[in-house]
Amino acid sequence: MGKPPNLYTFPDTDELAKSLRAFVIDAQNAALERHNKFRVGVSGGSLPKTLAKALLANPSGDDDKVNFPKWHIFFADERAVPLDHEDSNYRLVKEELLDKIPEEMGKPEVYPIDTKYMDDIQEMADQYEQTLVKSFAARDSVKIPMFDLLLLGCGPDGHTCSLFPESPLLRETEAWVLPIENSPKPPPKRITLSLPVACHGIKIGFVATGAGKKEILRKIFDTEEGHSLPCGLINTSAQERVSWFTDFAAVEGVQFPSRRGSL
Ligand SMILES: O=C(O)[C@H](O)[C@@H](O)[C@H](O)[C@H](O)COP(=O)(O)O
Repeated sequence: MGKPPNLYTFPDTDELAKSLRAFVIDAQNAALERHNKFRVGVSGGSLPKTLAKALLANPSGDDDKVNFPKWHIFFADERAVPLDHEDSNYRLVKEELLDKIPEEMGKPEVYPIDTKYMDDIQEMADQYEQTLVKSFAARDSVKIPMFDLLLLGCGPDGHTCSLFPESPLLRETEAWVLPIENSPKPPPKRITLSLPVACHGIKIGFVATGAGKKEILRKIFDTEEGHSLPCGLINTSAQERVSWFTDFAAVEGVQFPSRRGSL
């Protein structure tokens, strides 16, 4: 038995962002040492904004530097819409983070979906999988890609990426990227990393803030039923490789032990 996931909680998103930064930079530095690049998967929702708050702050020393030119940013899930559409996760990450990176920090490499496949979501997912294959070496030598870091959100129903509770997609064991035609959360057409890829991240950070998350966090952390929700499945599978960054409002009433204030 490994150790359980880490549940961190902070008074507000400013404090949360400071610790999220430390977590991301640790993952970055470890990845740079391992293979001189940092492969990150990010979700949409509220995450990009909090991430920008974390990453665009001034470094406190040499060990605290964000090395954007070494970053390779992939999408943990994406909506099948044009890249400038208001529902696009790419657009969200671009507006919240990429466009705000000062020139002197350098730019990350970013891997958006290929919108030419808008009418064929299966093809879009396959093409995105090929994008991963290219970055993670040939498919036959890498069974499941290991992101250096996955930064995910948690929906009010316990979904993460675009893996929704009780979806047959949760049973996928082979594919890395999956198509969704009828997402319960709009827009309906999306692609998402599969559960095995989501569970395989070397580090996995969830960010969940606000009172709107307390019911679902209680369920995920404190009930048997919560273990079968997508976020719970990642907790169970990846254990201490998972860290949750929450605010006090989101963990109100959660019994599972949380660490307050710092990593
Ligand atoms: O594109 C999406 O729909 C997201 O990737 C989704 O998985 C999101 O992360 C959660 O719904 C949490 O969103 P919030 O952080 O906004 O609650």
